[in-house]
Amino acid sequence: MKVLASAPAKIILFGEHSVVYGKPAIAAAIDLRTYVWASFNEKRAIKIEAKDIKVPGLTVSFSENEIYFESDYGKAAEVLSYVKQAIEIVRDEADKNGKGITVSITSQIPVGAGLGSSAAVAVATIGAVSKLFGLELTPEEVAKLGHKVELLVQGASSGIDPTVSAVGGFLYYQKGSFEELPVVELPMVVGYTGTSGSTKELVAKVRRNLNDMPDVMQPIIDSMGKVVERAKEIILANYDSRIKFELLGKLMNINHGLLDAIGVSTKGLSDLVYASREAGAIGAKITGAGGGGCMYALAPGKQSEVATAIRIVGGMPMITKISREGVRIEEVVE
Ligand SMILES: Nc1ncnc2c1ncn2[C@@H]1O[C@H](COP(=O)(O)OP(=O)(O)O)[C@@H](O)[C@H]1O
Ligand SMILES: C[C@@](O)(CCOP(=O)(O)O)CC(=O)O
Ligand SMILES: [Mg+2]
Repeated sequence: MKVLASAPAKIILFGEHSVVYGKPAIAAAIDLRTYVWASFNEKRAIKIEAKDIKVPGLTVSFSENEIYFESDYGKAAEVLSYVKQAIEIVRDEADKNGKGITVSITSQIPVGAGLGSSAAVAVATIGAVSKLFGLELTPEEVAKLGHKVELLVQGASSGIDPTVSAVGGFLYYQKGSFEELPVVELPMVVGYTGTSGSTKELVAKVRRNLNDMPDVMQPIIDSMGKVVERAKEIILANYDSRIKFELLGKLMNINHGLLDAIGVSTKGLSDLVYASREAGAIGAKITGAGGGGCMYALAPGKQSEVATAIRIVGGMPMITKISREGVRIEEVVE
């Protein structure tokens, strides 16, 4: 038997990093997905084929009649740790420790770009392997296991990414619980710097800054929480969309400044944020952990101008839509 499952990327609209400290955040699943095939193998081993992920330290060289692989195995194992933990957690859940599993991954999501590739690969793996074992998990149960995977690999995780990836749609999230928000059509442009940041390292950097200067840092985290509460009120209010976008854009700009203050912006991200605002975006901010990766802009009536501005300063614009669907079984081959 073979099972194919998929799970979406996400963008965090408001509240990344502060969500790790128990504040709320708002995020949406988007229409880029990771696909995972899972099957049993006879060798009682975990075999992972990650076809499109680049592992620094893995070098392949060719000579006339030989191919050499030079690998930093520690690094390769670290990169595959989300997938390995996801498989092990489901095997434990099914009480089938030691059963051989092969997974094969393809993904549309840029890695380390703040779009939740780690959560999507964990959630899709959990979806595929649990189906293989005949476990009927709800999206909420898949989300809880995905959160466990992120905690094991990263040391710290709010759980927002696996929850949005498993459940889909537009969510207000706090401390393991979520509310679905009405899906508002937001005229967004996502801008990718082309560089990446490691969530594990960025979350650790914020933690260090907080430990070093709690009197300065804690009020910033608290303000981020207030930004999210105001944003939720605006999303739910009966304003016309022009006023809604104006107010949300202001809050995005404040949230970006606060993220810069806690140390997760880069020159590349700032360039994309300011170029977007100058091209007419009402708001622009980092999305995800930062340190590289992506920002997004709110640009009603100006999406193509903002996309062009992002390209001019060296970024890659992406026009994305909110995806209502979270984890999904695509195919079962008996
Ligand atoms: N297609 C994939 N195959 C295997 N592992 C992946 C894949 N995509 C992402 N990952 C894992 O997720 C890590 C990146 O996660 P993270 O630092 O949280 O950034 P983000 O979630 O924003 O992309 C990668 O280093 C790798 O371990
Ligand atoms: C920084 C954080 O708030 C979001 C990280 O998202 P991503 O891995 O950069 O896509 C961490 C978390 O919520 O666990
Ligand atoms: Mg991640």
